[in-house]
Amino acid sequence: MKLLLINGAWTETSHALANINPSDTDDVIDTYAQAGTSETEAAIAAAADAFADWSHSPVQQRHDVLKFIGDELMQRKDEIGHLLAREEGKILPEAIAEAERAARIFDFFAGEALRLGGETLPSSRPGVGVELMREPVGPVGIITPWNFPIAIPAWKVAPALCYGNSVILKPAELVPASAWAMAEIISRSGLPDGVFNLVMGPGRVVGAAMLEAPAIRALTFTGSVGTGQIVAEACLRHRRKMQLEMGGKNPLVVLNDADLDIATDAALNGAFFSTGQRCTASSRLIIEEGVHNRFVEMLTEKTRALRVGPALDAASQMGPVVDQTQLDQDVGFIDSARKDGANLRAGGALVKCATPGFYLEPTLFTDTSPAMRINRDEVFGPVATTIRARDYDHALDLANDTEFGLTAGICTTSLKHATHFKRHAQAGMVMVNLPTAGVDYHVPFGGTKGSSFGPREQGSYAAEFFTTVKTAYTAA
Ligand SMILES: NC(=O)C1=CN([C@@H]2O[C@H](COP(=O)(O)OP(=O)(O)OC[C@H]3O[C@@H](n4cnc5c(N)ncnc54)[C@H](OP(=O)(O)O)[C@@H]3O)[C@@H](O)[C@H]2O)C=CC1
Ligand SMILES: O=C(O)CCC(=O)C(=O)O
Repeated sequence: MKLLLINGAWTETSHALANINPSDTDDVIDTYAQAGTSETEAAIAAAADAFADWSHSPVQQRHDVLKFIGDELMQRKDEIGHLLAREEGKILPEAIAEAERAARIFDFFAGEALRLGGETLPSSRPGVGVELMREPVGPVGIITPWNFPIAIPAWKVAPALCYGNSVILKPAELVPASAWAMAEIISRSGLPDGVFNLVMGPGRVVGAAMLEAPAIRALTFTGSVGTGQIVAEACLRHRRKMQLEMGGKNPLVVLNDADLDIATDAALNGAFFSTGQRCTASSRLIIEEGVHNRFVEMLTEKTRALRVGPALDAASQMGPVVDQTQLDQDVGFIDSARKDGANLRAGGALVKCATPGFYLEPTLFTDTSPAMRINRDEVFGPVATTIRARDYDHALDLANDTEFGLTAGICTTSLKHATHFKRHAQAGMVMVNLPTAGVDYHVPFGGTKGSSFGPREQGSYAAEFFTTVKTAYTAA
């Protein structure tokens, strides 16, 4: 059994949960101790105690800790990637790339620790100096989803520690293994006891206890819109800083002048890689009339050729869905699209593999209308639709016709349309001739409208959330 990490001690509980491989439900990866309210409160108390010293720790110490974690993650990326593929179901190359991404994130923030700075400004009054300093916000609660079991914990934990905060991490119930592996490395990194705490357990218990703890002064969350709303309301009650990353309904626009090899590759990657379980996935393919039929033919062929299979099988190009609940949700969306009159061009059925798992064909619907449920709500599975656009202006309107605003893509050879789209797409991240998913680790990440709330994640912009600005006036 793998244990919780509270105040530097590996802590047992009376209850453990089995971690099941979605590629082979007979494969139990390990069991993981489940925290209750009292363990969660102990972790929060430890983080609160440890904050005072860590918030004033030398930047060299922070750098060295983060560098240690990044270096070991990099050395062990194949092994940790293997574990990640086993617990989440993304194919091995994607999983190893995710472990590597986590390593690079720690490495990036090791450097950021040494670049911490402030500003001096002239005062409006004679004989006065003004300084701006960035201070840590306090103990930070981190609640993460199952679709990026190590990258998302890494991109929240690394900046939190870099800027002098203590941490309570609650990973998703479905994927404790990768977060535990990361926590085990952190426990040997030289970080003082209590600065980082890992509490595994159900969101409705552990997450809820975190939301109601006044000691947590900032909370960063990635997950569903519904849970995001619960988190937001609790943070408001406690006047706590919050950062929410929620869903997407990301459009990929393809114009008549696009290179269709590039466009269909971008659509295939954005819609189906990682089994479509990315908040940045392209779920609405908005195709200008002149290339619509050719685009659909080419994408249908590529979609049907994708090999679905176990995450660890080298022949697999798309792994299983994460669990039965998510599979039921995906199948429910496929049924609703059929009922609404969408044309099923590829996929739509479950796949039988040699091992029992949650396998679903990559699924493409064409001739859909913007009002259909399949074009309104986030599916979070390997399902995409095409929508016809009369011209660029119509395509832009369709792209923006959503409550979400995480990513938006366009495939075109027109500089004019690419430039216009970058300025007018209502999204936090815009891609030209690239998939809407698969982002860099060192630049800001986040959306507009219903997708995100609060300051951006990642890169140097992470400082906005993980620090508070203090203004100091000194009489000369
Ligand atoms: N934007 C994104 O990146 C993601 C979006 N989703 C969307 O959400 C849907 C459902 O996925 P799901 O995993 O259930 O997402 P949730 O929003 O339920 O889970 C995200 C995290 O929040 C925790 N949590 C759940 N309930 C509470 C609560 N009441 N208080 C505090 N924390 C809580 C979860 O814990 P626990 O796992 O223990 O329940 C998990 O760690 C997906 O189908 C998809 O549409 C899902 C994952 C990522
Ligand atoms: O597309 C990516 O690289 C990141 C996606 C992501 O963060 C998410 O799905 O939660």
